[in-house]
Amino acid sequence: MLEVRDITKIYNPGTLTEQRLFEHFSLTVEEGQFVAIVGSNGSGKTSLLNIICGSIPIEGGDVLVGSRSISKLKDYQRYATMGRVYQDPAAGTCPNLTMLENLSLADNKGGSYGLGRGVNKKRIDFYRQQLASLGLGLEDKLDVRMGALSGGQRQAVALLMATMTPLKFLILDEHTAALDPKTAEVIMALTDRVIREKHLTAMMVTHNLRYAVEYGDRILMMNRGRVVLDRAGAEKRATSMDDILTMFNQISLETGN
Ligand SMILES: Nc1ncnc2c1ncn2[C@@H]1O[C@H](COP(=O)(O)OP(=O)(O)OP(=O)(O)O)[C@@H](O)[C@H]1O
Repeated sequence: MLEVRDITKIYNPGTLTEQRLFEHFSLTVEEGQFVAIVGSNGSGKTSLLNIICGSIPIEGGDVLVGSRSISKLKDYQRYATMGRVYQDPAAGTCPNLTMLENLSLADNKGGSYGLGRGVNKKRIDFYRQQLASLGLGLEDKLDVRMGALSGGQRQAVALLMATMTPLKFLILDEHTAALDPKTAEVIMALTDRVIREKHLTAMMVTHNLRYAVEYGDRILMMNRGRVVLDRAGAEKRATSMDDILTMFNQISLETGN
């Protein structure tokens, strides 16, 4: 179980631009749950992911996995169980390295082995097989520079890289937003498959309400640092795209967002 407990997050504290985003914010996510997070611009979705990943400081509260706090862990310790895919296909991958080198680096996440010792040749067959499973014909492009791939291809490889080592959590921050609609569909279906096959607990921020309804086991709608809608289980399954859209518009009208 992932728990965000009693979080306070203040941007620019003590200044004219101070913004108290989260005050006593709590959230628990069950193991294996795929949580889709929606909400208007500035509602705090990315900040929440950043807090979970420890990439921004908090003024109060804790993030726990099981009953163990992960707030004070070093990045390499936290990322041993966590993978993240960003909106920008360039993030999380090295454009000047080949796909083989990128995969090799991801494969050795948390280990002492680096590029300095060369690419682990024994793993090449494994990488080919993993790339083939994406169904994008990338298995024959191991020597191609990452930067030469299309946005969708890069995002597929970024997903593979983020989930290559044994993981518990997958964090997806608008990871289909920069892709054309058809490629976004492919990446979304691929993401769902990876999450289910690897039994990951996933948190996905998306502006695509249909993806939230179609793929999430649970939908959270955020507004101004609060969860204003939380649906899981049978209640979620009974929620249609129209329901979510109506609620989204209603909340936006009520709060002037
Ligand atoms: N580094 C920062 N410094 C100051 N304020 C910030 C910073 N990051 C975010 N904020 C503010 O916190 C609020 C929430 O931002 P956040 O990016 O978490 O929202 P979001 O829901 O992910 O938005 P979007 O959908 O536009 O990506 C916004 O008002 C934003 O201006």
